[in-house]
Amino acid sequence: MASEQQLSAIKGAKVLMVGAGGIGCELLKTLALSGFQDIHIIDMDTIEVSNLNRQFLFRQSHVGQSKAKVARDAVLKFRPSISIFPYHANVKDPDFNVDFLKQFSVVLNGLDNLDARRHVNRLCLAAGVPLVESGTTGFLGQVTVHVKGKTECYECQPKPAPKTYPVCTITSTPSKFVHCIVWAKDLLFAKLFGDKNQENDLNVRSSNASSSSDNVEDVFKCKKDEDTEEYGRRIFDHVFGYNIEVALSNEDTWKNRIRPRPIYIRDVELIQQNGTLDKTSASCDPSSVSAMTTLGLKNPQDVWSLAENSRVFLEALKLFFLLREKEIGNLSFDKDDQLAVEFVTAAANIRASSFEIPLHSLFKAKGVAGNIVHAVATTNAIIAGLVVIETIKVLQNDVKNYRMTYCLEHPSRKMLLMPVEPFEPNKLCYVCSETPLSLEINTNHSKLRDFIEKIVKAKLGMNLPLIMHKSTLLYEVGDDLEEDMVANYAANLDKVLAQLPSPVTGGTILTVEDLQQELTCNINIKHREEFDEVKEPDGMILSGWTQVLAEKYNEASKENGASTSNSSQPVPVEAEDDDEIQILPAFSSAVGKKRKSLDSADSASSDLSFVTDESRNPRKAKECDDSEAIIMVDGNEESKKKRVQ
Ligand SMILES: Nc1ncnc2c1ncn2[C@@H]1O[C@H](COP(=O)(O)OP(=O)(O)OP(=O)(O)O)[C@@H](O)[C@H]1O
Ligand SMILES: [Zn+2]
Repeated sequence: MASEQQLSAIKGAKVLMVGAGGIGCELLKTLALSGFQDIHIIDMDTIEVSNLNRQFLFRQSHVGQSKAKVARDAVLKFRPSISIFPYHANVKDPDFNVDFLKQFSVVLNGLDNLDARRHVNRLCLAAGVPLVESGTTGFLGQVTVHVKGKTECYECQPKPAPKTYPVCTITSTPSKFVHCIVWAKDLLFAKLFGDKNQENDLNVRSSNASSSSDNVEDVFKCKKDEDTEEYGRRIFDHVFGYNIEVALSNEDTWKNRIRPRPIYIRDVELIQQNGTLDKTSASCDPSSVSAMTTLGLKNPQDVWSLAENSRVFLEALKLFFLLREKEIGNLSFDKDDQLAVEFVTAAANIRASSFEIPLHSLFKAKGVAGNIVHAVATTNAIIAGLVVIETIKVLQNDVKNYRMTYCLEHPSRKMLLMPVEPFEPNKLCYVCSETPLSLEINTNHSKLRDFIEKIVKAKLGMNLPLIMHKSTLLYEVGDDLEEDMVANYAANLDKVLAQLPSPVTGGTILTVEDLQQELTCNINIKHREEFDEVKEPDGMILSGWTQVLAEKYNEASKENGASTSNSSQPVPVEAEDDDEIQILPAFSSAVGKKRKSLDSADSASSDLSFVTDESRNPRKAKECDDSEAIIMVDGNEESKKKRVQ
């Protein structure tokens, strides 16, 4: 029961919730039942069938409608007198600027990606509004409190980059099922059904035109008068047969590896289907088209044989061309798109079969492709409850009682919920402490465009960047720019740094600013001639605050006698981005002694290696491994030459 004081803080609060998904639904309900009366919700999504098992404010009839609006309506049914204002929008929209945020007492995040979280963190810092951040992954979860100047911000501890795979592993030498999934999803699916202009590492030459670069024929194009069945077989033979033969011709690659087996459609025993596509399926909703249904494959947990995978591959490809033709050219893989999942599962399994990698069921493949750690409704409920508890403390400015709380899968010291004291702000954080960063880059080779894409957007998470050297503006975006400025900036994008109107060379300090996030950052440029293409594929290295963290980590580990081995494992939190699982470092181990465990049963130890010990839980460790972010990085030139798929 809330005290009088708490009730008055609750009643006077104006709360912004970002995200009305798994955590968000629970949170909105708990806020309403706890007495909150003025709640705004931003969510950009519409409701999907797959949300219904845990996002209990939604019903089948709501599928396709705005999450924020339906969540509002559902809660108003049992708390009609409170005010809930929904926005069906992306929190990164310019409307949600710092001034917009200033009207709120506190912001509560129930998001599922790093990008949006970083953006909200910056808005909150600029607006001076406290942020309660939360995330769950399966049985694990955490709630953290971020108050400017009092506790660390969401970005005080750099998040490790998502797991990447060298392109050559994906295109030429896969050794794990996840490599086959990445190939099927990011290369083959993208090539066949996505934007044709996108760069793609799949070789586009046909066998007939293999040696003549002038006569490159796009084998992935459906020829005039070619029926989809024929087309599918041709693609099959090209990617699983011909390309593997070409790969095999490079003997060096296979000296220490198992040689893959080319698979042609004629080698696969295909059971003829009778009338796979009838009129009923042709007239049904394209989004519910399924190769499994037309082929009579019922159980998504079954591991299909090579022949079954081949049938699903051909059938799914055919269904895309016959029933979803309009979408072709614009599709990107979506784990909620049944036909896409079927296609990717089948393609990954056929490739796995070539490389003697164990095959997997559609259920498992979907998990790997969509980086799914299956959500647990109870974890979301617990975390939402903890968010409300921290929110009430924030509203009362009860700083000394703020806690960041981890929800564990297995009791540690008889506890499933681990509250720990929050950190102070990291003085070296470029987001909340404005510490300058350093960038090693070849200023004679790297273009401004690369710098913006790889550093300013990808690493610094800026949305609408402005780049300045001394008093010269080198780049900015905005609707109100003069035409000649737009042309100047466009021209600058293709110039190497040293040839910009105000040349950027070793020793230059560049100022990078995001006007929406109200964040400014200075970057010391260090010219470097060469980069290792495998280890440093971006051709530029950003350092400063990340390095400091690594040093701190080592120091703290030594002081605590903590091992840096797997025994002190990170806490996996929220599935970041639709395509990424981020594994955060154990906050505790990064700063060792500073953060105290509040576990009364055993408070002697300040080493928080208890947080998660994955070695005790092989199933979970494996799930996380399978769900690693799947992003490719370019390999070296040598491997590029050998690339054949
Ligand atoms: N930039 C953003 N702006 C607004 N809402 C966002 C943004 N990014 C993510 N969200 C919302 O955050 C919510 C996160 O909820 P949750 O983690 O349960 O994901 P989900 O998409 O509902 O479910 P799942 O990914 O498991 O299918 C989603 O409803 C999503 O729309
Ligand atoms: Zn910070």
